[in-house]
Amino acid sequence: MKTLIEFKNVTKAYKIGEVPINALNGVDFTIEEGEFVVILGASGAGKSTILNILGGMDTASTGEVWVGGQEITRFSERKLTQYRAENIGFVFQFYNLIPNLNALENVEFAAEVCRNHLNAEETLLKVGLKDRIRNFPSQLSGGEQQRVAIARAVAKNPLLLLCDEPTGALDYNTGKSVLKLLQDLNRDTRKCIVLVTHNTAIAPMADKIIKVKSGAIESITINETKESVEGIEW
Ligand SMILES: Nc1ncnc2c1ncn2[C@@H]1O[C@H](COP(=O)(O)OP(=O)(O)OP(=O)(O)O)[C@@H](O)[C@H]1O
Repeated sequence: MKTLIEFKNVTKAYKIGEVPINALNGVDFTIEEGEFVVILGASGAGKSTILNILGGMDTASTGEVWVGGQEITRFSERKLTQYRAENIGFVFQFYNLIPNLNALENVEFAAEVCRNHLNAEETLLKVGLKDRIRNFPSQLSGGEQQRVAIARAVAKNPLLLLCDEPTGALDYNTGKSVLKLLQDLNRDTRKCIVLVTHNTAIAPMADKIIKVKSGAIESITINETKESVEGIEW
C-alpha cells in the first residue's frame, strides 16, 4: 500500500497569556491510502489538534506533515485554503449545516467549489436520505443531519475524510448506523477516513488505531482482520 499521510516529529504549542501549552510533543505516524484510521485518547490528549493540522485548519509549530506527496507544513495561507477546500471533507460532532438551506442545497453549496465533485443528489441517496433531500436541518433528526454532513463531505470527492467525534451527539443506535455508513463508504470508495474519538470500543472497526496520550503517540496498532460495526457492542 502507498503512504498517503506522514507526520514527522510534529509539535504544537499554544500560548495562553504567558503560559505555553504543549498540545503535541513530537508526533510521528503514517497512514496508507484507503485506510480507516481511528485516533483514540482521553480528553485533552491532542486528538483534535492532530486532525486540525491534518485538515489544514491549524498549523504545526515544528515538524513536517506530508499529504499525498506534498509537505503541507510548507504551504502559504492561500495554498492551505485551497488544500482545505479541495482535499478535505470534514465531519464534526455538531453537523454545522447551514439552517436556511435544505439538505440538497447544503451538499451542493459545499461541493460546487471542488473541481471533481460528485452529484449532490446521488450522494444524498447513497447516505440513505432519498426522501429527505428537500428538508431543512430543523426538520431532520440528529442522525439525519449527520448523514447530510457526511454527504456534504463526500460530495466534494476529497482526498481525505476527517471526522471529529461524529457520533458524539447521537444516541447509541443512531451513532452505530452513522459509523456503519462511514465504514461502508470506506469499503466502497477506498477513500481514506481518519476518525477521532474517545470511545475505545470502536477500535476493532479500524484498519489502524493510533492511541494518543498527553500530546504523544502511546501506541499504533494494525488490525489484520477488522470487524464490521454491527458486530461491535459498547
Ligand atoms: N486553540 C487552542 N488554544 C489553546 N489551547 C488549545 C487550543 N486547542 C487545543 N488546546 C489545548 O491543547 C490540548 C489538546 O487539545 P485537543 O483539543 O487536541 O484534545 P482532544 O484530545 O481532542 O480532547 P477532546 O476529546 O476533549 O476534544 C489541550 O490541553 C487543549 O486545552
